[in-house]
Amino acid sequence: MSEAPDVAGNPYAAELAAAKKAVALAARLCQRVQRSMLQSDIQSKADRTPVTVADYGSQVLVSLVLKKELPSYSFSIVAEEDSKDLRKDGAQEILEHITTLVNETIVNDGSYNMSLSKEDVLATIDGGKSDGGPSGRHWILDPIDGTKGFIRGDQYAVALGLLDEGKVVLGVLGCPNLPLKSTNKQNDVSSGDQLGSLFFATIGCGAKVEALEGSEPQKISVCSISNPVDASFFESFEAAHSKRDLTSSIAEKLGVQAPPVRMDSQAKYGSLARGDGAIFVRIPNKDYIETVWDHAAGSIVVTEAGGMVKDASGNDLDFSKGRYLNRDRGIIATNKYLMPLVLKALQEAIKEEH
Ligand SMILES: Nc1ncnc2c1ncn2[C@@H]1O[C@H](COP(=O)(O)O)[C@@H](OP(=O)(O)O)[C@H]1O
Ligand SMILES: [Mg+2]
Ligand SMILES: [Mg+2]
Ligand SMILES: [Mg+2]
Repeated sequence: MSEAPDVAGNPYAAELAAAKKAVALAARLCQRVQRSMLQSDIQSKADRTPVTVADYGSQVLVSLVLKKELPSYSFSIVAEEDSKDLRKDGAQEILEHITTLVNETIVNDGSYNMSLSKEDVLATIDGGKSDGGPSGRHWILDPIDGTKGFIRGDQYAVALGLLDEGKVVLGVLGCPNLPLKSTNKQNDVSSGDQLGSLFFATIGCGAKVEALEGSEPQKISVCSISNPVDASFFESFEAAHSKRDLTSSIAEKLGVQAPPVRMDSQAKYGSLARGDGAIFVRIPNKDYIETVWDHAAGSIVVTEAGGMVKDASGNDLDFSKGRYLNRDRGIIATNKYLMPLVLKALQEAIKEEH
């Protein structure tokens, strides 16, 4: 099934339809694994196994769907996971589990008549080894972003972007645990309590959201707050991922009153893009280098919703340097009114850091 372009003249309409289908299918596998993890109470004594199963399964499904839907493409994908651990002694059972999950998800969906062997699964995972870079087209995939949130039963995202000649031109964010209903009344597209939001954007065509299970897409935009006193902050749920003392120092400098909203994954970018909150700040430890798949999809959803995403120097994020994001430490996403103020506060906070 291929969708008609939803925006007249969208040069990436075919890629967008394929990417949405890929993310939605992968999200279904993740939902199934997350539900069974919770039921059997693996959550409290989790080793990495069930997470790894869903991460790998999602990566396989996204790659498969993209290849099936865009057969004439020269296929390149920069994806987080590789098969090294699955090829080790003792990993047979996990590999078997992933293969079963992938095949069952394909059968339940009914779009494709195929069945993968364990070797196919390994080879498909390793297809994600591309280095991306400044020329040609490369998909960028985080099969589960917010793995820790996923284990906890909280937020996570399947995040897929497309890089074309060094620029992110398309992004799809599947957020299975994020309500479709926005907390911002102006952007409220749903009256019910439906769970699961699919955000998507292509360059120059705006950002939209629809139900993960499918619904009429709705255009979204970032909030128009210009006074930081009225703004709210998003930050990582995991304290180790972003320095909270710096975020609170920035909030204080700006006079932000509301406590920070802590959320895992690029669901933060999606929420910000529809105006659920005004500012997302991420300042990892000094020695941490960001990867492209943690920001590609989320950043284009925000910029196409009228927002801005910058590094600590006020530069755009550069996704053309390979698997890592070549950037000054710190990422800010917010609207055009607040960006200069947040940038200044962040630079001051980093200077004062000891
Ligand atoms: N010490 C650290 N500092 C900053 N980011 C980290 C980190 N350890 C892991 N991460 C990244 O933070 C991502 C989750 O982002 P968030 O903090 O917004 O939930 C993880 O994505 P994965 O879950 O895909 O591995 C991982 O890439
Ligand atoms: Mg990630
Ligand atoms: Mg991940
Ligand atoms: Mg990871």
